[in-house]
Amino acid sequence: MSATIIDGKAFAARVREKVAQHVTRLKEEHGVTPGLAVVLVGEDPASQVYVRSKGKQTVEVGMKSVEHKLDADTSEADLLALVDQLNDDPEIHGILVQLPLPDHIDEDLVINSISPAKDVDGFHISNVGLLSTGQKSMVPCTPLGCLMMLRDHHGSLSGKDAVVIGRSNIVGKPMAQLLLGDSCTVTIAHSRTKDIEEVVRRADIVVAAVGRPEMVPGDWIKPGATVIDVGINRIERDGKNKLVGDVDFGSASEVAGAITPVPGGVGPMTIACLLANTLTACARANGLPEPEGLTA
Ligand SMILES: Nc1nc(=O)c2c([nH]1)NC[C@@H]1CN(c3ccc(C(=O)N[C@@H](CCC(=O)O)C(=O)O)cc3)C=[N+]21
Repeated sequence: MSATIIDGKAFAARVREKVAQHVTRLKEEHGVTPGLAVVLVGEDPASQVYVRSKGKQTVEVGMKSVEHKLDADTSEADLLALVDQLNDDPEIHGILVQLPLPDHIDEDLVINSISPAKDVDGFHISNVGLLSTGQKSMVPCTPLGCLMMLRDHHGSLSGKDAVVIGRSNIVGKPMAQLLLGDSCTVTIAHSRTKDIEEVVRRADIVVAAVGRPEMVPGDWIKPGATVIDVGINRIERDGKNKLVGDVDFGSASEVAGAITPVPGGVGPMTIACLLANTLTACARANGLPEPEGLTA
C-alpha cells in the first residue's frame, strides 16, 4: 500500500488565500490592517529561515509586517521594553518573539510579558490555560496547522486513537490538547516511554514532534494510519545537506494511509497559521466575528 501524501504546501497556499480575502474585507469595510511584529534576537539559523519566508508571506496577504532584529547581547530589560512598546501599539495585532532566545534572557519571562491577545504563538501561560480548559485562546501555529490537515483528511476525529510523540510546550502538549478537544483518545509518548513501538502501533493518528531525524520507522506505524511529521532536521547524507522529518518517510509511506512530507508538510502550515492567528487577533481586537475555518 502506498500512502496519500498530504500536501502541506498546497494546503498552506489555500489558507493564505482565505486569510488574504479576510484582510481585504477588514481593510475595505472596517479600515483596519492586521499588523504582525516579529522580534529576532541574535542569529539562530533555523529562526532566520523562518523569518525570511514569514515576512514575505505577511506582506503577500496584505498585512503590515514589522521586523525587529536585535543583537545577540541585547539585555533582557531592553527586550521587555520593546515587547511593552509593541503591546501598546494599536497597529500591531500579533507579536512573535523568535525562540530560542540567548541564554542570558529568561524565555518564560519574555513570553509572559506579551499581551495574551497579541500572543500569536499561543505560548503565553494565559493562552495555554485557556486552551487546556477548552476556552477561546490563541492556539500555537504548528499544532493548529496539524489539526487543520487532520480535520481536512478525516472529517471527524472523534474516538480516534492519537499518539503524539514529544512533550514540548511548543508542539507536543498543545497538540495533545487540540486532539483531546476533537475527542481523540490521546497518548503522549516521549523519550522515557516504555515500549514506544507498541504505543505508536496502536495509533490511528501519529504526530511526531521530537526533533530526531527519522526516528520513527515504518514498522511502528499501524497500516492505514495518518502520520503527521513535525520534525525539520538538517542532516548530511551522501555529502549533501538534506531536510528530513522525525519519521522515516520511505518506509512509513508504504504502510501509512496518509502522511505529510518534509519539507512541504507541516512547515508551510506553521507560517500560514501564524498569518491566520494574526488575522484572528485583529478581528477580536476590533470586536469583529472570528474568521471561519481558520481557528481551532
Ligand atoms: N516563537 C517562535 N515561533 C515559531 O514558530 C518558530 C520559532 N519561534 N523559532 C524557529 C522555529 C522554526 N519554525 C519554522 C517554521 C516553518 C518552517 C518551514 O516552512 N519549513 C519548510 C522548509 C524550509 C527550508 O527549506 O529550509 C518546510 O518544512 O517545507 C521552518 C521552520 C518556526 N519557528
